[in-house]
Amino acid sequence: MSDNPLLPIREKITALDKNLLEMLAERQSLTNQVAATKIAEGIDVRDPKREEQLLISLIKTGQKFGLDPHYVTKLFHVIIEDSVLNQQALLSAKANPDLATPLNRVAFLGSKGSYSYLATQKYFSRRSGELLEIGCDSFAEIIETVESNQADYAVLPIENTSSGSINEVYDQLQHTRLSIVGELTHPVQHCLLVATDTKLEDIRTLYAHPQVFAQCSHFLGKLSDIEVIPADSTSAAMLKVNELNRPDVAAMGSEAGGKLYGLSVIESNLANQKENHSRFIVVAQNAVTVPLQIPAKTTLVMATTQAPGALVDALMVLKENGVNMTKLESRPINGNPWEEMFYLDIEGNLQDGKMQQAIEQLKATTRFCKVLGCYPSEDIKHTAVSAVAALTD
Ligand SMILES: C=C(O[C@@H]1C=C(C(=O)O)C=C[C@H]1O)C(=O)O
Repeated sequence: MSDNPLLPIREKITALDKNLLEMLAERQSLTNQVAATKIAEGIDVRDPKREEQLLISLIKTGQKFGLDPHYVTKLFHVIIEDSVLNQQALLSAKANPDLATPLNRVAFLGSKGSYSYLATQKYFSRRSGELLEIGCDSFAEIIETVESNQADYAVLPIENTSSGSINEVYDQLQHTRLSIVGELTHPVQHCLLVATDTKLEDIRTLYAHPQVFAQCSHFLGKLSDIEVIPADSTSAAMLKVNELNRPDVAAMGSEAGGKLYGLSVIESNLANQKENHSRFIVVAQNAVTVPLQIPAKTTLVMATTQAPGALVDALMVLKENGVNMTKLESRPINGNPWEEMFYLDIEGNLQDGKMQQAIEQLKATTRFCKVLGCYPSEDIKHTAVSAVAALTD
């Protein structure tokens, strides 16, 4: 049994991988030192010039070692993204010292294994303090749990690249007094998960959250003779399949989530869009201050008058103040048929004079306008290296 010829080589690989991790940890501690200097000197966290120079030099060195430039670029995009997000978290923590608590109580949809659970884990991994997970059955229950102070934060999915905006969450934001304090984007890779040895042809019942059905409509359209049953969350669907333990039932959810319920994957990549991502918002009782050195997003909700061109007038305010809107969403106003609430995501910091002026003018132009939150933007755009093409030629 010890004559596995791969063993000695694998031992060397394992040792090298451990070294890589040690070096990454050392890099992280250096970039944290950079963050401390940036705090002291008021320097912006992101430095695209430095990133570009670094990437070019790494690509050239990589080529000498026989490493593909695309591989090196992809690898360092991940490393730099992590470094930027860590630095942003450090600057945010410094600007909001009241938030440092030993325990973060977080409400989210479903339980262990749901996409919201995975997003919650990811977001709070950069924050200090332990995480207390509070799984809920609906978006209304999540909001209520934070409003009644049984949780400090809620993590809510707000939009998805395949199915668009999550209307139920927008509707909850219309009435809440909670503030948006953060955001994150998480890849969502739907799989078909089963509890026993089976195949696609034998499945007769599929359990999933309605959002998942919407995101996988092309795949579902190709199936016949299958009943789809909506579940409150992805984790509820996985639990159901685990309990039934039959070859004719399956759940739709992530591979990582399925593992927690002993489920295995028989089909993967089920979403309509190859790049399927969900954006989540984090909400809390109190607003946060976003340091000017990190990119910020501000979300507003407003209702215009019924006059012709009222929405255009409101949007002109943003244009005149040089403020960039990244998203506009409209939702009906409950009880006022044919009237709309508009939700706007704006690139900008509430502490910035130009933003303050734009919001004052919006308040004067619209029937109702409220800031739902100003928060660090975790939408990290990778630095493109124009030299990659030249280097690969
Ligand atoms: C670490 C720094 O902060 C950011 C992250 C970088 C990195 O991880 O290499 C490079 C430039 C900055 O966008 C830095 O400014 O040196």
